[in-house]
Amino acid sequence: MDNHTNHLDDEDNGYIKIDRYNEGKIAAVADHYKDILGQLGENPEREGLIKTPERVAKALQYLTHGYDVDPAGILRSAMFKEDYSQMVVVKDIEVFSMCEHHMLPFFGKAHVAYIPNGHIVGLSKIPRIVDAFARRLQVQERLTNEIRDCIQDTLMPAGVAVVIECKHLCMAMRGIQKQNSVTTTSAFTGEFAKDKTRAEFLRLITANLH
Ligand SMILES: Nc1nc2c(ncn2[C@@H]2O[C@H](COP(=O)(O)OP(=O)(O)OP(=O)(O)O)[C@@H](O)[C@H]2O)c(=O)[nH]1
Ligand SMILES: [Zn+2]
Repeated sequence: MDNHTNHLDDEDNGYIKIDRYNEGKIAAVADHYKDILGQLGENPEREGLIKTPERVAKALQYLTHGYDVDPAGILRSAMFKEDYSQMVVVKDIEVFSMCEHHMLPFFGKAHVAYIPNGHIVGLSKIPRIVDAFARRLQVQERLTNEIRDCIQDTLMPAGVAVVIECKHLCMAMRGIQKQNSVTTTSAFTGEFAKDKTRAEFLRLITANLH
């Protein structure tokens, strides 16, 4: 990592390969944004906007830093042998992503469960992989499947369940302009194909247990 590169995360666990947050790339993206401001009819030289292209470039790099994170590596960094075979559910994980069609935010919650098959994973790693895939240009369906596949292929549990509920700003502040619609997507493997197991997961994520 060269000294033009800033950390996006306060930790470097080996699975984050950050080479996007550097000054050369920021400057190139900022140049385009200066042009865009002019095209929008603004004066990019006025005081309030002078640093805006650089700010936008940095914000975009942050919002897409998931490309530099290795989600399977995150899981592999904290897998532990454990004789626990009940469902593990991490619910209400905040999601912030950007739709790949309009590059506008979509945001909401992810609920993730797995049934261990000899190994458990450090709990914080589940929201970390949600972030790793969310901080990219996405559609909600692919985000849901990528989280499921990563857990299934890396941890090899008896089953994985992912439900994501999000509001899409491209449907709220433009286009069809529906302020309150929420999109729900889901993806399941293994044991979660069984109605009873899936129902138990859905009960746990909707129950107010705490
Ligand atoms: N399936 C899916 N669609 C998405 C997601 N995010 C945004 N979209 C949709 O992507 C579609 C792109 O459709 P287009 O017709 O090419 O774009 P558009 O003319 O801007 O569409 P409108 O939003 O209907 O005005 C829209 O229907 C969006 O609602 C997502 O995560 N999943
Ligand atoms: Zn969109």
